[in-house]
Amino acid sequence: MSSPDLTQSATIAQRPIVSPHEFEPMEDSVVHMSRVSLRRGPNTLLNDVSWIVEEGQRWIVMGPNGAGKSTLMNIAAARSHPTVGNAAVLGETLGAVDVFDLRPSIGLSSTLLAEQVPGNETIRNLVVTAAYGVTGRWREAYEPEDLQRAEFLLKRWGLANYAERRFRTLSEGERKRGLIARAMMTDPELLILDEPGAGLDLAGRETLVRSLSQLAADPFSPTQILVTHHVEEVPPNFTHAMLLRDGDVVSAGPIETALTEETLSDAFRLPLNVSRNAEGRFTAFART
Ligand SMILES: Nc1ncnc2c1ncn2[C@@H]1O[C@H](COP(=O)(O)OP(=O)(O)OP(=O)(O)O)[C@@H](O)[C@H]1O
Repeated sequence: MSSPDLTQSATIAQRPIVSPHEFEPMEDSVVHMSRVSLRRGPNTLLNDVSWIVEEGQRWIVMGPNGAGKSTLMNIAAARSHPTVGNAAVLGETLGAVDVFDLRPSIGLSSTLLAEQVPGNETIRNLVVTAAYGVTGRWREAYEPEDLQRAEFLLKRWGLANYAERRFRTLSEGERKRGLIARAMMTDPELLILDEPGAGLDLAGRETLVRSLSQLAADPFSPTQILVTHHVEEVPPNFTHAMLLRDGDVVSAGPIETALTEETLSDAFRLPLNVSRNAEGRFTAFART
């Protein structure tokens, strides 16, 4: 489906496909994808995606299982390249930049990352090792400022009393908060949280939503992209949304127009009743 909003934002983002060295991302864009497709063998994981994330915006990326959300986040996090099209992050075009220079400016929390954390890593080391972009503390020497920042972030994310606990002994909610603290360690300009609410119980989800809403409201916090399957996990104060289905963009733009009953029903191929309360929280039910 194509809403007027989608047409407008995609048109602004679209440029002729050029070599990475020739691509000129929009000034002050944090993410600029133009006509991005990603293929693996015969499968098209993303199909002609054009998207601009501007500084200070807070985006929700939503869609059913297999829609391409994590694939899109891997490009935005400079972890993979488009097969076709141009993608720039923080003004640097993938293919024309050393991604190892770019990655410290991008905070990423994902299930894939969680799987790479050694089970015996303490939560303090989980956070501080982000300064070197590694998981599993070994012999790296950390500056006192790094250690201080890790302590600050552990406190900020309610983990001050867990600093010496091993990652494997933490609850899912504590792990998720630890991964977000780690993603913030390098004081990134872009924060990407891929399904931070997955596997949380009701109290854990509500605590997380409140923390993410507070972070989103902080004008000094980084530009944010949050991937979720559930409208209940959308924190108030998020400003924009993109819905994906089968690698295609269903809608993208300000959350009021991009995340609606119509666009959600389309993305999930299910007629839905969607409402939003005065506090900005969404609920969705299948129409009976
Ligand atoms: N390396 C690969 N080779 C082939 N297909 C792949 C590969 N990686 C992912 N896919 C497929 O691409 C599609 C999109 O995957 P992706 O993980 O981006 O979806 P998603 O929206 O994040 O899904 P979920 O909500 O289940 O996490 C899926 O159908 C997946 O099976």
